[in-house]
Amino acid sequence: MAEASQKIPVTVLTGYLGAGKTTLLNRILSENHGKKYAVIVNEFGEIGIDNDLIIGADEEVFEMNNGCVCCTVRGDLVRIMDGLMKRKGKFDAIIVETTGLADPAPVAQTFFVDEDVQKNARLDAVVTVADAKWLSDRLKDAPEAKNQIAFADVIVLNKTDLVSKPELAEVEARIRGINPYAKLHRTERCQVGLTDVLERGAFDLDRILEIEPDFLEAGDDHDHDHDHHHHDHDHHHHHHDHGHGHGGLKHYHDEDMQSLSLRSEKPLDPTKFMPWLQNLVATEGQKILRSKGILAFTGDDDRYVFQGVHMMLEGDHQRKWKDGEKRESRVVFIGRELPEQAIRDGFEQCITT
Ligand SMILES: Nc1nc2c(ncn2[C@@H]2O[C@H](COP(=O)(O)OP(=O)(O)OP(=O)(O)O)[C@@H](O)[C@H]2O)c(=O)[nH]1
Repeated sequence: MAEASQKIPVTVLTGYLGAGKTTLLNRILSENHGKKYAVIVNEFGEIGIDNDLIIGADEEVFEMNNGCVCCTVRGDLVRIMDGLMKRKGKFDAIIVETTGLADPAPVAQTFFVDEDVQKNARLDAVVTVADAKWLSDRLKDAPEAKNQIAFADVIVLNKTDLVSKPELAEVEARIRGINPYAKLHRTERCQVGLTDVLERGAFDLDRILEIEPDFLEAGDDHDHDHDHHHHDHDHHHHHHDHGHGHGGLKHYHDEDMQSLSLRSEKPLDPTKFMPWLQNLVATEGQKILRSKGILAFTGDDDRYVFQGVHMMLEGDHQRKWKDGEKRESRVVFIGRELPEQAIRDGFEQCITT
């Protein structure tokens, strides 16, 4: 929709303590991109430390202050966004850095929930910076680190200089076990193209279509293939196959976090699908961290896209289906203890017969 593209894109930047969020932000702000970004920094109980670290004269930094995540984040963010929107036209994009915030959900949800914010801004992508050296440990002992990976549309796997190639492949496989959909970039000092992290558009929804279906279905039996896979590692250092899925990676299934993808080549019935989806996230939203989809509805020439964070959903017609484009619906859920069979059955019921 034309309207959607006029909304200011918002990037939510997350990642565990010390992973490199500030480093990435500084890169973004100091690069000669000719754009003007507003940066919103979340500071929990700290006073302005991160602010001092962020360079770039052209950018304006707004701080959100203190308090309990659920109650204050939205209020603070809505207030800041309101202020920003009064100066609409002065910014090309907004970046929210969630320093010290374990869970990006309340930040992301603000863009679905608050009507005024929604009118003017759209969540562009959740970008998670991961520490190649420490992530594997944090995945074991810090549920929030795992959540941040699960939420991500783009993962910047940083500090590659601190690990060996096999260690890097290992941590990448762990990440893929949690979130096979995110676009992943391996970096040192967050050296990543800005267009790779900013203005990704529609939560990188199209990427759902790129995923090789058997990636998800691949069972543990892939694990015996270690040796074969290890020969492939060099692939990953050409940096040409980023985002192309799993070539050369070991398969892990994270015990705690699962992802589920559904697809249909037959159109969906919107009068069935939307109520089903709303009911699903209303009842299972605690477990469902992220959901997103591209939908082909019966008798509808437009692609419909939706995205969700826990029980909050946002959806809209995106654009016309192109001539010759396969009108396929794809939906993805990432979460804990997903009621897989019930979700599959429910989805089937929404297919127009
Ligand atoms: N060796 C190495 N160090 C890095 C790399 N990227 C960042 N660092 C260092 O890691 C430390 C933490 O980086 P920050 O960018 O401050 O990380 P952060 O995620 O913003 O940290 P918090 O705001 O405390 O959560 C800094 O000392 C960086 O210089 C990297 O690729 N390799």
